Amino acid sequence: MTAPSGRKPPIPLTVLTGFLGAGKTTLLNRLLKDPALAGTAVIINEFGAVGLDHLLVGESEDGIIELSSGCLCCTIRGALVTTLENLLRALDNHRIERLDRVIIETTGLADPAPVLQSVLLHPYLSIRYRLDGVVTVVDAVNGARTIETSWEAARQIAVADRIVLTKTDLSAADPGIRATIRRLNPSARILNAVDGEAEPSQLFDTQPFSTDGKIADVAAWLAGDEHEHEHEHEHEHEHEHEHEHEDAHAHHDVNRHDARIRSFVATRATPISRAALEDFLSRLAERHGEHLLRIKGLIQTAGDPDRPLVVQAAQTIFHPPASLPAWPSADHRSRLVLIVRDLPEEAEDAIIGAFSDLPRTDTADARTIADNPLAIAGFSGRFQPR
Ligand SMILES: Nc1nc2c(ncn2[C@@H]2O[C@H](COP(=O)(O)OP(=O)(O)OP(=O)(O)O)[C@@H](O)[C@H]2O)c(=O)[nH]1
Repeated sequence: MTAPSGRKPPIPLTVLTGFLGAGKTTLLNRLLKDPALAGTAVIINEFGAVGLDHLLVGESEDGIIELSSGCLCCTIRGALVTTLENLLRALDNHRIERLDRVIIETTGLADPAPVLQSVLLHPYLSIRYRLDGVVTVVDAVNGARTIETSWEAARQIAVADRIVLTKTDLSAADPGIRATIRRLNPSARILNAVDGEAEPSQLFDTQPFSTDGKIADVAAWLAGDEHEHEHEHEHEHEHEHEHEHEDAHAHHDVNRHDARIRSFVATRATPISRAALEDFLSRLAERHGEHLLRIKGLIQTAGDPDRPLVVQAAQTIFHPPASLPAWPSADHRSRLVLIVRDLPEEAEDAIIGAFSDLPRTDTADARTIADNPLAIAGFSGRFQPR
């Protein structure tokens, strides 16, 4: 590395984290429209073999770098370091004009500690970058339950310098969520930001990252002292998950997070009517809701095939689908990416089969409906986006 270190001021770097579907991309899309964030490079990392985020993040594709699939905290940590080094090299060699800021959006399943260690403990990156802080997005509907069931989510909150609370506009929002957050993080500023409505000045260049005011575990995690952490908590369940997490990563299966969480994709080549899609999603939520962590999809609808419908769900909260003005790539097939926990494999096969062969309501006959492996006897409900 030939860069003249020490002469240029360090580049502020923010880690944007938060559990699956909490609203990270929504926040990022809003923020990147602000001229105050010109010159920002965004590193996106998505879990699962088929990412959709790069297709869904705003109009300005400049400066957006998608890291190969895998979980940022383990399997592709090396790729993160290389990307950060390459950005510096491009700046020093004048291949890019400016690099005023870097934002790393982690996957919703990422343990933020190894991501922070990659920068803080790196002899060169720690000089050229300044950790401006960790911004953690927390969903006011699913947040409390998520903390209970996912140690990663609890860590994401505990290490945060700023917390962005989303989905407080929904009737299911938990009025006690701030108190729950405070138990894990006594000092971070908590901002209310429905649909990512936040000002860059509230999130960047305020106070730099520090372990001061955070629960004692944070310093231990950053020191990589997992042993101490395990003893302090004597939390068997959490311990178990950490081992599963490590085991799964050792096999480099990009679709597996640990022994319980995995991602898969269901595709369909022909357009789907809105009614059939709604039936399918209703049945999916009804039948497998407890296993669903995240659904994202781009759907070719029969009524409007040139404008893909974006389907989004965080756990069992289905968000109102929105249409994109055009397909973001040449591939116009419908794709649903699901992240599930403890879903039996037969159920995965059934979901893939049902999606690829949905009964078309315009041509449906009794046999195709009966053959649909997701069909529920007597079910006649409709998917109601909340
Ligand atoms: N009602 C409501 N919906 C929101 C809010 N913030 C985000 N959403 C919706 O939540 C869904 C998930 O938002 P994303 O921004 O994609 O979440 P994410 O954290 O990037 O998701 P992953 O990258 O999969 O972890 C989308 O349908 C958003 O429109 C909010 O404050 N209120």
